[in-house]
Amino acid sequence: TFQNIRPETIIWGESLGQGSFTKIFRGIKRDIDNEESYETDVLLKVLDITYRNFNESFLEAASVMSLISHKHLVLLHGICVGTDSIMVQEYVKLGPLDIYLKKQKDGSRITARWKLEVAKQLAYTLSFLRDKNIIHGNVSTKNILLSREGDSSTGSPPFIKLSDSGVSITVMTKELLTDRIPWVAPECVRDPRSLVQESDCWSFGATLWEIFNGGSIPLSVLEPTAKVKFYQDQLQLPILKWTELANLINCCMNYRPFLRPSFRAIIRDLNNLITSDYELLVDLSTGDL
Ligand SMILES: N#Cc1ccc(Nc2nc(N)cc(-n3ccc(CO)n3)n2)cc1
Repeated sequence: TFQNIRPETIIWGESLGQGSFTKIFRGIKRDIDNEESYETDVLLKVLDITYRNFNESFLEAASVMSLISHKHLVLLHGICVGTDSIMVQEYVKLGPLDIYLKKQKDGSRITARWKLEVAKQLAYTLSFLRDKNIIHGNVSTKNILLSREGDSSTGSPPFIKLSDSGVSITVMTKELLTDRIPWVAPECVRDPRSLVQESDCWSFGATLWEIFNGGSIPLSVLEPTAKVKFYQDQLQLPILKWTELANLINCCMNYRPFLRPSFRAIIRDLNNLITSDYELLVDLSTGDL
């Protein structure tokens, strides 16, 4: 249920790094349409040969992407199948949010309003997927792409695109799942087949924490045993300075899936946060939000 793309229409560009089980390249897709030839900037996501046993799940994630379209979901042009499985996606100009946030951390400041706008767009997108009974399963700033930077001086907002979920956690080994703590929900580490809609809410909470902490979560660099212990002891991430936001994050990161808020409720809370002048106050006092 996705378009098959012929390899000869793809011109390969530079390597842009890698995802969990993939290598990422820039590319150009050339199409001929009644004598008119036109080129499209694309992103080529190649499944690593060492993970070829995940090939079916990789293609499954792609076909889910091609079934739905939304302004905040990365567009899938199609798949090139051959020796490698290659996902051909729209090229999102500014790349992954985690790298962008880490770069900004040193230089120019990103305002609380900017971060909340990103959070709201993500919540809307996850609410849309929820209404379609689609579980993403891999929400993190690594899979959020920045299409437009926005400009706080002119008040133009940023614009994000949520990438595909990649290989599903339901086929992953325990150590691969442990490596995804604290983004992967506790119930999924215990039993990956217990991936429920509410698991995306947990990941949303961890992603929100990451966005407000400059694109990283200290826990994520700890040893696997420390990560497992964090869940066994039912610990929470450190409380952020912005209390209302910290409360929302902890509600999302409830160890009991069914006590987590719906994305409709999350959107409502985020809208209330935005209208409060608290963040303006903090920005003015150059708080480290
Ligand atoms: N420097 C730089 C730079 C890097 C990437 C892009 N663009 C892009 N477009 C997509 N559709 C998907 C991705 N991804 C990157 C990692 C993943 C993992 O999911 N996706 N990157 C633009 C600039």
